[in-house]
Amino acid sequence: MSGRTTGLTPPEDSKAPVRHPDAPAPGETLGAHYDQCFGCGHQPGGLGLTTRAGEGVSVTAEFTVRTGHQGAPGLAHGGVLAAALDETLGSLNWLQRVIAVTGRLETDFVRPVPVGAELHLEARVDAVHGRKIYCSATGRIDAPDGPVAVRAQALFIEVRVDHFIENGRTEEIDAALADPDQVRVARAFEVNP
Ligand SMILES: CCCCC/C=C\C/C=C\C/C=C\C/C=C\CCCC(=O)SCCNC(=O)CCNC(=O)[C@H](O)C(C)(C)COP(=O)(O)OP(=O)(O)OC[C@H]1O[C@@H](n2cnc3c(N)ncnc32)[C@H](O)[C@@H]1OP(=O)(O)O
Repeated sequence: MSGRTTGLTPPEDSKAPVRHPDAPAPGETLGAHYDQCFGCGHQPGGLGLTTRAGEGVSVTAEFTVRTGHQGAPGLAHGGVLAAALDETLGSLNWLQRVIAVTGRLETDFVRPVPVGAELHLEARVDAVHGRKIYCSATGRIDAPDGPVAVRAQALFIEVRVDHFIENGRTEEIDAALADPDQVRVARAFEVNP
């Protein structure tokens, strides 16, 4: 036991999330934070999630379940659905201009998601307490108002860019640091309101 509190309920003295003044406008597509990201990057084995800014500190995303995403015959793997939720929640970083990583992700699998279905995801920040960002997400089948298939509550923890530089494999970190587009993305996140 670490003694760490794992509750996902924001403390009473939490603050409302703040949308950064330079955040992308509602409806604008958010780019990939890293081209080789499994969730939002451009690689054959990935989820290929496209995310758009919503109102306030919220985003929407769509993800089509493909044959390579199966757990049971014809059904999406729960871990893949959790990854889609995690990625959608992670892209809320773009609207706050804060770099944060998932500390805790709690997922409810409400109904099975068949291959070929399009999962419509919606995520929002509910509250902020220091470095802790409390957020939630929902995934619906085939339409923004379709039946709910998955729900998540999560706690993201704000980190500095050094988190990646110190912990990532040297090969990829060196390549990222040598890529001006990647450095621009990382810098943009470091400018806080
Ligand atoms: C040039 C290169 C640039 C490359 C980067 C490019 C772009 C950057 C931009 C954005 C990218 C950002 C993220 C990626 C986005 C989307 C992908 C989806 C998101 C993910 O997939 S991301 C991967 C999975 N994720 C991890 O890989 C985290 C592993 N982990 C750790 O790295 C540490 O564990 C960390 C940092 C989380 C905390 O460590 P730490 O030392 O900084 O902080 P500490 O432990 O003191 O916690 C402070 C307060 O949070 C509470 N707290 C902490 N953890 C908790 C838990 N699990 N449950 C409940 N409460 C928790 C404590 O209880 C305390 O609370 P209190 O202050 O009240 O005491």
